[in-house]
Amino acid sequence: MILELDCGNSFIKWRVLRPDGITPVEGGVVGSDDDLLASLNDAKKFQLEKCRLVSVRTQAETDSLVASLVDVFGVSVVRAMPAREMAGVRNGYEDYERLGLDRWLALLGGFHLASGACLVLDFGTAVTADFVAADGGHLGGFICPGMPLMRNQLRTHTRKIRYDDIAAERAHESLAPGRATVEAVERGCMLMLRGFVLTQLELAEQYWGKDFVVFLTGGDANLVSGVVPEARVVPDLVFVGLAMACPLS
Ligand SMILES: Nc1ncnc2c1ncn2[C@@H]1O[C@H](COP(=O)(O)OP(=O)(O)O)[C@@H](O)[C@H]1O
Ligand SMILES: CC(C)(COP(=O)(O)O)[C@@H](O)C(=O)NCCC(=O)O
Ligand SMILES: [K+]
Repeated sequence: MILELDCGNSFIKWRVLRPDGITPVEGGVVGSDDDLLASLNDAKKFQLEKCRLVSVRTQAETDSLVASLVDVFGVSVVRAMPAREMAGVRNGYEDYERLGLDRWLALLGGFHLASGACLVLDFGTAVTADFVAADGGHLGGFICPGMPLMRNQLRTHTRKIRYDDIAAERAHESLAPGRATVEAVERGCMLMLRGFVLTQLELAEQYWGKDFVVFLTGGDANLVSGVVPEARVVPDLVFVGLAMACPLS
């Protein structure tokens, strides 16, 4: 079977595909390399043969994970690499190697699924927006802090903003002005996220009118799906691009 990994700054997303490279068998989200190895070990049934992965972590961290995978499962590992051009898409960065590989794969996947202009919004540790024109030209994008970073900056850089996760979740029942700290912070950050999304939509409309597809991906995509009802929520968009960038012969 085939193991696919998307190593983000906070979490590793994994899934196992049948040898056909199409049919997903199982998957999950884990917080560390050890948790990943444990999840996969529990499932020795997988009989892993090949692995493809994308990482936005350091070279050393990624090397260490790859070494463990080879050691424990004996898999052959293919890593996504930066490219100037692939599958009809031209990387828009001045220095193409600097574009986050998760962004690159998500926009490859988005352009493929849209068969035309698209706006890819990824809600992870960071929130990213990327614009791809109908001719495959990547126009570039934007990066800002995601929900966990916004919330944690306020918690760690103020004296009096303190609350627990349960209160945070409850605060999201409405977007009315907060009458308690937790509501004020959680709803304020949520409105920043939504405002960011609406600004990206305006920009895409300036470029392409109504003729583009919006993709939402990343662990927190559901926080904003309500403001873009026309968007396609594709949690595995990075994996779509990963399969394109790393075909396993
Ligand atoms: N099963 C899950 N485990 C962990 N985080 C999750 C899960 N489902 C949704 N999330 C949300 O996803 C966010 C992380 O998104 P993700 O795309 O995995 O980030 P990154 O790629 O930067 O590691 C977290 O802030 C959390 O709110
Ligand atoms: C922007 C990112 C931090 C997003 O990472 P994530 O939130 O998915 O963990 C990552 O794509 C990255 O490290 N990019 C390199 C810088 C750039 O894209 O310009
Ligand atoms: K990501």
